[in-house]
Amino acid sequence: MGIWPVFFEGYKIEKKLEDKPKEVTTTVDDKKLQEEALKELNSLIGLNKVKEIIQEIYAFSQLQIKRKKEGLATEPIVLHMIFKGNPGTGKTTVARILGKLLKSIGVLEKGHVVEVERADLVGEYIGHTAHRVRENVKKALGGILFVDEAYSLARGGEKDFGKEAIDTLVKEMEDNRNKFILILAGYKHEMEYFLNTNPGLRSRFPIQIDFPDYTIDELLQIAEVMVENRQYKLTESAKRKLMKILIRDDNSREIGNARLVRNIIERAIRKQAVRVLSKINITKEDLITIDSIDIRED
Ligand SMILES: Nc1ncnc2c1ncn2[C@@H]1O[C@H](COP(=O)(O)OP(=O)(O)OP(=O)(O)O)[C@@H](O)[C@H]1O
Repeated sequence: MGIWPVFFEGYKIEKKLEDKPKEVTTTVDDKKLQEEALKELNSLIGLNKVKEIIQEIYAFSQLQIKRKKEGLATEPIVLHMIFKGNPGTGKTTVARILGKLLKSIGVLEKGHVVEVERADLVGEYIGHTAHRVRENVKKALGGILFVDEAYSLARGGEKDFGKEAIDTLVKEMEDNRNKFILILAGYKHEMEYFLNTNPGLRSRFPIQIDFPDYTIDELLQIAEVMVENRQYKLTESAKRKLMKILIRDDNSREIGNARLVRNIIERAIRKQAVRVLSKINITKEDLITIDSIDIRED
C-alpha cells in the first residue's frame, strides 16, 4: 500500500496504512503526567503559535487512538519535526513537554528526550559515525532524539562524516518507524538552507515549528517565573535594571533569549547570597529578595 499525503491543519503528515497502532490503555500515572505536561505547556510565556501546534499534534494523536478503538482505519502518525529558532527560545523545553504528552497517551513508550549535537553523532573514521548514531537512536527508543544545531551535520559537504550521520539517521527512521521521534533543531536560516540542500529530508519531517525571539516584555515575564519558581522575588528596581540590560542586548538575540535571562537570574542569586551573608541579622525577606545591586550589567 502506498503513502497517503494527508493535510492536517496546514502541515502534511505522511501516513502508511499497513502499520496499525498498538492497543493503548492509560493508567493513573499517565493521567497525572498528562495534566503535568499540559500545565507546563500552558504556563510557558508567549509561544502562542507553538502551543497551538503542539495541541493540534496531541489532539490528532489522541483521535487516532480513539478511531482505532472504534474499529476505524488508523495509521501511525509521522511526528518527526524541525524546530527552527534562536538559542533560548524554548525548543528543548517544548520537546520535553511533547515527550511527556505523547507518553501519557501511549504514542511513545517512555517519552524521554535524548539531546545530542554534531560532536555526539559524528565520528573520526569510516563506520564510527554510523555506530555513534545508532547508539544514540538506541538510547532514544521510546522517546525523542533531539539533534541541536542539526544543520552542522551538512557542514562539510559530501566528503564529511556528517553526511554519514544524516544517512544513518534516515535509515534508523525507516528501521525504527514509530519507535522514536526525531527532532532536528537549529537557527531558522541555517535549518532552511540545510533542508534545501538535502531535499530528500524535507518530506520526512512533516511538521516544522518556528520559535520566535521573545519580546522584552515576555523576557521579563520569564524572569519573574524563573525567580518565583526558585522562591525569590525581584524588587522594582531590580526589574528596572533587568529591563535596561534586556533593552541594551536586544540586538543580540542569537545568543540569548530565555537562556540569557536564566544566566542573569542565576548569577544574581549567587551575588545576592554573598550580599545577604555579610549581614548580621538575616531575615526571611533578605533570603528571598533580589535587589538591583545583585544584578550585574556585564
Ligand atoms: N516560554 C518560556 N517560558 C518560561 N521559561 C522558558 C520559556 N522558554 C524558555 N524558557 C526557559 O529558558 C531556558 C532555555 O530554554 P530552552 O533550553 O528550552 O531553549 P532552547 O531553544 O532549547 O535553547 P538552546 O538551543 O540554547 O538549547 C530554560 O530554562 C527554559 O525553562
